[in-house]
Amino acid sequence: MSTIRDQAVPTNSVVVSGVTKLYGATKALAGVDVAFRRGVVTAVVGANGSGKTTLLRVVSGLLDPSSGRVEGPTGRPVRGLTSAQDAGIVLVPQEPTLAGHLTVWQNVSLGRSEAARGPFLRDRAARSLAARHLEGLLPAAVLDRVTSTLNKSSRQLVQLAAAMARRPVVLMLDEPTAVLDEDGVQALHALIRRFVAEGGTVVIVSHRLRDVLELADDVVVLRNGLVSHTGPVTPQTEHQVVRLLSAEEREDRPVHRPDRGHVVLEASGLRGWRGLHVEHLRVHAGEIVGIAGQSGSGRSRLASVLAGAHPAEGEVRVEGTSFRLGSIRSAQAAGVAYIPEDRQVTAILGNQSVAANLLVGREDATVRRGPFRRRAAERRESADLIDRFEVRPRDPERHAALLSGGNQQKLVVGRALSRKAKVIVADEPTQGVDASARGAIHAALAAAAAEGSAVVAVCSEFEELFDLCDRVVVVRDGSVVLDRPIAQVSQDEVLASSLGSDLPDPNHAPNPTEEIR
Ligand SMILES: Nc1ncnc2c1ncn2[C@@H]1O[C@H](COP(=O)(O)OP(=O)(O)OP(=O)(O)O)[C@@H](O)[C@H]1O
Repeated sequence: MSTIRDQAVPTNSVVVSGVTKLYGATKALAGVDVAFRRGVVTAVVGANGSGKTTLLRVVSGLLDPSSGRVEGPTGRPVRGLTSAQDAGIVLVPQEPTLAGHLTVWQNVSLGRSEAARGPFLRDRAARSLAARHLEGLLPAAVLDRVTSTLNKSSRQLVQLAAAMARRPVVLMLDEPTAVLDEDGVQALHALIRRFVAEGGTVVIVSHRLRDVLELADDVVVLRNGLVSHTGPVTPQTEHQVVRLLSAEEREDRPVHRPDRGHVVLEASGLRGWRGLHVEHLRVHAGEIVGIAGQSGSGRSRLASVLAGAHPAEGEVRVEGTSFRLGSIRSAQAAGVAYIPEDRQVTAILGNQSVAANLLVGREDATVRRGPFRRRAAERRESADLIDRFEVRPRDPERHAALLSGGNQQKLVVGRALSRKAKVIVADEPTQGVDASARGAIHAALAAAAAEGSAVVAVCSEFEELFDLCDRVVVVRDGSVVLDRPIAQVSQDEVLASSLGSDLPDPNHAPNPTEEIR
């Protein structure tokens, strides 16, 4: 395959003409005309379900369009995986597709001819190839780790390294920052800048304003499978994008919650895997506590123990009654609802309907009378949740696996928040959802707190932490290193304590030596 510099020089690297994609009656793409320029970053933005992932899949040859045409950097048509690969178009998908049982170095160098002899990897060559591509993204110590033992953020960076090992000409990134922490975002942004400076083409789908403002030269706005705007990012378009990607203040969001009430959730003496060590944590009724920390700090580990999803030593009590650690059932029975980080693996029942996903496990009087299911009430309840959490399309019978990523996230959140739980543990509750739904999810969490729930939310984004939470708990090396009301702490202080530095360092660079969870 040719390298970026070998390519001829037309400005447009990829040209998409009249592309439609139909799934039965659903028109995911309804006639898209767009061009991605060489040497620039194009951000593709739009609401959940507007067709962004479908467009990336068509351009990268994973999906055939129903009609229309894609031309790659050499001017040749792209249709199917082989022609996309030949054109140097590489996709980093929304959900990592790595082989979990293989090591990181095996995953990065898999399929690279320079690291193989016939079908077999040449271990030393493969390891050094992987090390080269991981540099600046993750510490070298992860090379030999079994990939499934890494957290989602680290797996995303491994996926990126694997994409770079394929020497792309066009790099297509589907929401790469949705699960990355600050270091990961900075490392990714640096990599993208280097890549386009060398003439590469980057297309990035994102719901994060920061990705567009800090990275993109061009922006494409998709709406219902059509391009509603395309062009360079100018002060005027920037204004539109800010409106599109910022959650507006919502009328349904309770602004003032009552003073915090009694202690609802109390954890003590927690000792868990990979050094989790939390002596004491209390969350009160009406409180939203944000857990912050670097990737690998233990923030998600702590959340999963509090939700009963992982065993640990110690005790977690809900209104004075302890539940069995490591038993989600026992935690649920005690009144805990959990929104896990990894919706694909642990939360979505892909081959069941949207309604079934929303109502699974519900036994309360809204949907049951004694041993009987109240079918009409179930229908009403699922329709209400679909509206409240803006699940699209509004079809309770659709298979959950067929929803876009952001809409699947809304299902998981809607399910957890419909349970009137005493405690809500939410790990990155708004990952991958659009601005409007982000506002709806924040409003629903605030409403639950206002009604007396204790809420714990893992937030890797500062914007979410400071928008949503009343108190911040920073975790580092498995322990709580800062616990303070949000009104009494600055972003710099949170960053400094998560990094373990005394003073905030304004020039903080990604630190690839940190331990990965
Ligand atoms: N395999 C499929 N079968 C049926 N419908 C599908 C399938 N994949 C996607 N769709 C539908 O196509 C539309 C576009 O989905 P797509 O995943 O491209 O949206 P998106 O803009 O990437 O959303 P998100 O921001 O949530 O990731 C949605 O209505 C979705 O439900």
